Amino acid sequence: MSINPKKEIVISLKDVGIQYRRRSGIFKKAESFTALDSVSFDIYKGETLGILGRNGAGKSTLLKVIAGIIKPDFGKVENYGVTVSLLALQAGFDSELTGYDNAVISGMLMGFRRKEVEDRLEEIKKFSGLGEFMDRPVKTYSSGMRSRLGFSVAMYLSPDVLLLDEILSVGDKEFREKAEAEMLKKIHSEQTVILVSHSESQIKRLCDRTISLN
Ligand SMILES: Nc1ncnc2c1ncn2[C@@H]1O[C@H](COP(=O)(O)OP(=O)(O)OP(=O)(O)O)[C@@H](O)[C@H]1O
Repeated sequence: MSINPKKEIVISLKDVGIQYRRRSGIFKKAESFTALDSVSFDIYKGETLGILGRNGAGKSTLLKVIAGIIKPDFGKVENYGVTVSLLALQAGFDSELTGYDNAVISGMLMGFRRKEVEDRLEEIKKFSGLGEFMDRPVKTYSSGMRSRLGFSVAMYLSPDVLLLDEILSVGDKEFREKAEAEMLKKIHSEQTVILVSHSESQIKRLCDRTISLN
């Protein structure tokens, strides 16, 4: 683990670049495509940072780099000893397993002990509003239900840095309002949150600081 140069910085990105290999057809040669180009910024403990950018600007890629899921091709990401977890709609759950089992696995992947996760399962069930669906495989869930499960797990089993990829833009209005209210509580706590959203107004409402990717 590196020594933290300034106490409040938890993660630091320096000139981070990501290139994907892409093919425009099966007989075409793969070409490299720059998804992120020389991105530098620091993430501070306890802040709620919003990331804005048009479609394809590299927002999801940026979150994956911060989470350590993909390694930068250029530059570096320094993590000063914090746990990070990425919550995205497409990722994370095993669709054959139940909501309960997925909640337990997600929590354990974040570093919680099984008992700690189990102690919070009732709260997760209650907040998600999934009721009996918690006993059913996630493949039977709608995308809104998946997001409710993901959001509820993340709220009750928080890592040091929580990355949310468009998670507040799906689901029904009632749940979105409840989720936003819960987010506001996190904003006033020690939790560090990074939020990607297409909605500029949502970012302005919830975040202390915004970074735009172009
Ligand atoms: N695994 C991959 N292989 C090749 N290209 C990719 C891969 N993942 C993303 N890309 C491309 O990289 C660019 C950035 O993608 P990314 O998903 O990070 O953007 P985004 O800002 O999150 O987009 P959106 O707002 O549409 O979700 C896009 O042009 C995308 O097509």
